[in-house]
Amino acid sequence: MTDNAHMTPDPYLLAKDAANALREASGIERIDIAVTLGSGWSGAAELLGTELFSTPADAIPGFQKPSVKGHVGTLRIFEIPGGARVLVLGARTHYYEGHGVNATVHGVRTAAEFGATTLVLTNGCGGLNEQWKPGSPVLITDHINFTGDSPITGATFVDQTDIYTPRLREIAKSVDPSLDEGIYMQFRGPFYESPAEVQMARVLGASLVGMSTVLEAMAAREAGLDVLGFSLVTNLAAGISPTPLNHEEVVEAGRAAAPRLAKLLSSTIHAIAKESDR
Ligand SMILES: O=P(O)(O)O[C@@H]1C[C@H](O)[C@@H](CO)O1
Ligand SMILES: Nc1nc2[nH]cnc2c(=O)[nH]1
Repeated sequence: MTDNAHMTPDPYLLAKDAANALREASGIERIDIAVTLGSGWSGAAELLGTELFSTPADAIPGFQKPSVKGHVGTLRIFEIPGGARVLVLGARTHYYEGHGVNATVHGVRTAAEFGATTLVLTNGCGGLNEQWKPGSPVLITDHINFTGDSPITGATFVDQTDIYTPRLREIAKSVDPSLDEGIYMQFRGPFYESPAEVQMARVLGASLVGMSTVLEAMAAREAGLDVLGFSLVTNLAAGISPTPLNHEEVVEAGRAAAPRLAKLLSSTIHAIAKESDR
């Protein structure tokens, strides 16, 4: 007889538990859109609309306390103009924190179980395009998974064509026509890339290098969610930047860009909700 107490819980059942715990605690039956706030993006929540509910993330099954500066530790539900409900996942678990790939995508799976049909992912990352000064938001058009891991296992073959939904990217560009687009490459982290790895990323077609987002987008696609991804270029990537990298610079760039990012993200989420009302 195996001792189940030592078995790791099924991640899909844990997401169901988390969604049910959120329903219980909030009294809200379902949400429409989920958004993950990466470095620099936390200011958007306040502009979304009326906060209906907030809880420390680790009060909900499967969520950890965030351990990265620049990340808050709460799960919040807002009602936005038009009545749509938005779950703000303010407690990202990064792959490099060592809790495993399922913990990294738990928020996405929970949002899907809680009724979301759209996921908006945001992050702070390094830029390979010298025109993108620190503080520049960039729309993600596609990604490269350089983590060597996957949230999807078994004979479940998931297509990744248009994983960053073209319709949602059009809406974002209608909100801010000046938005550039880029391909985001997720490294395992917590190391920043060596200059040689940045050049490799460029050869492989990436223009953004980060430590999140890709595994989350893959889990979202497996769950059938539409996905929109925004990067904030917080620094020029190693070797392109004239100075060594550090997380304080990432957080500072996020703080400086926060007002513009908050407006962009909240307006885009409002526009997505409006478009799906039609
Ligand atoms: O959650 P994101 O991807 O915005 O966090 C960025 C990437 C690393 O976690 C950290 C490195 O500075 O900030
Ligand atoms: N991997 C990676 N993540 C980042 N997050 C913020 N800046 C960077 C960067 O240059 N590389």
